[in-house]
Amino acid sequence: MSTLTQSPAWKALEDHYQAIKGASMRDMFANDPHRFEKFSIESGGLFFDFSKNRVTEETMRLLFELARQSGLQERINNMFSGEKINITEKRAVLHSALRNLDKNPIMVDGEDVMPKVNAVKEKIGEFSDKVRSGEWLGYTGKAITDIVNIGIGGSDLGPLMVCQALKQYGHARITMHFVSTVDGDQIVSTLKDLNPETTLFIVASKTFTTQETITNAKTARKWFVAHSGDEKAIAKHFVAVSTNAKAVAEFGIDTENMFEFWDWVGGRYSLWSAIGLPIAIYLGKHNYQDLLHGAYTMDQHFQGKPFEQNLPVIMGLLGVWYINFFGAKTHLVSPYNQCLYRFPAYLQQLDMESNGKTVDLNGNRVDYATGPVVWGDTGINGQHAYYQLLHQGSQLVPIDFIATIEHPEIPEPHNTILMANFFAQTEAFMRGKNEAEVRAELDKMGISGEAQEALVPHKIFEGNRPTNTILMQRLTPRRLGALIALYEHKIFVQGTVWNINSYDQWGVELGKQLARAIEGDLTTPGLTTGHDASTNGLINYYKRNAPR
Ligand SMILES: O=P(O)(O)OC[C@H]1O[C@H](O)[C@H](O)[C@@H](O)[C@@H]1O
Repeated sequence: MSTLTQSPAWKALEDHYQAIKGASMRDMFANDPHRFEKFSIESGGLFFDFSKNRVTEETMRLLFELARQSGLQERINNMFSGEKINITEKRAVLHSALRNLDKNPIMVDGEDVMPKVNAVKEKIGEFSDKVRSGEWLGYTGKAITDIVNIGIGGSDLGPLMVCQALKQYGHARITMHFVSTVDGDQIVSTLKDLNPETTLFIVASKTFTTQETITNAKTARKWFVAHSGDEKAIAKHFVAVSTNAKAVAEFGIDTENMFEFWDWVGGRYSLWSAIGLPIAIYLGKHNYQDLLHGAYTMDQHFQGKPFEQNLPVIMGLLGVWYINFFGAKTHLVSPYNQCLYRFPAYLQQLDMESNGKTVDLNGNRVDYATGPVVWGDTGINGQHAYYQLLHQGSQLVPIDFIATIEHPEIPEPHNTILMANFFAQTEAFMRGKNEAEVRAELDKMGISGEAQEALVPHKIFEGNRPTNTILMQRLTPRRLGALIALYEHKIFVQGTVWNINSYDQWGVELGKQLARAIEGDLTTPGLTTGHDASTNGLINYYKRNAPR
């Protein structure tokens, strides 16, 4: 038994869960006219309503107690002050330093990191100005029209998601492309439509050893040299973003054209670093700065607000409540804004790579559930696909509903219909439809007797399904920055309660290791015998049938 599950706060929550697990949110709303005001807060331009959750004031009190017992405030302070809280990699976790707008120093190994953070930011600003203004010229003297970001995981998902989310701020002349997979289809189809004279490649890799990225970058370089006929022209068309200057130089990119970041920036937390270069070029340095500003505002809120008014703390604890006490296995993110359609994919890496762990900070296997499976798509599309399961299926799936009030340049009635659905769904999940309501509806439709009896059980909605609602005025760089930082800190809160290291990712290594060995098998003629029967059989089937 772990100290967490034996702790007084945990035990109190277990007892409390038994007492309220059957309680209905409908009744909670009926019994408390102030429930909405009590369970909603606003920060960083984000309005957060958590009243449609299966919680009472007592639940929240016990959850805050759990956070206190976990030493959350101290852990927050440790992270922001540069302590090496990523203990397995012996690294600080300082994505917050990248958006630190205070003038205060942040020390890592006795060195203030802020001067070098600011110097790189400056360099990003200058470079993005040059590309945007047309001053940065390709090898035939033409301005850049297309940017190809080559990167994967954290070196892809963040910039991709932000550029799509804020595309209305994008530069008119510049088209963004993102290439991540080693499946050559993506790089080949991207290059097919590009003009090498006006294309800039950003090779983005924290380690600069990631096989997918290096393979794609080599293919891009080959394509570029084949067209330009001049190796020297590479300097005008390839830049790198990395922590590994040596590997960048070895690849053939001048380190003058390299934008640096540091090992205390986790890959999935890196869009605030030079990994955000495509964002700065596409949106301009002021909008990029605004994105950082939004995140900074959330950082301030997270560090300074009491838990009772602290948005990431509340959001994280609600997740713990469902995962550890209700047994929820997944968490759905449902944005009602097409621009946010890659936000769930971005959050998948952020959350699942952070909290998909079963060993605690002391090296012991945990005896409680940790990070959920995070999934999602835009809410409207989800309604017509998987919401059936959410409304009437056997699993409890907590959902985050996210929407913006204004959608500039979208003609009515689009927004009204979108928002009506947004509000209707959270209402439906909470209220459900009981038997009496179903019968009354069928009576009205003239369906009675046996026909009614046959239909009633199928048309009942149990309801009582929890949702959070996040509303913002408009999807601006500041609001998006705050939203991303909100989720980053939510994940931190949960990792703290679960006493796991949210900042390493050893789980991605085994597959990479085995792939390197299998690469050798695939290129060696003859039968492969070194694996289990299934893996051998599959490899040999592939070898028999692969075109030579
Ligand atoms: O930026 P890179 O070093 O190329 O890494 C890209 C990605 O690959 C790894 O496998 C990790 O799981 C991710 O956390 C990382 O973001």
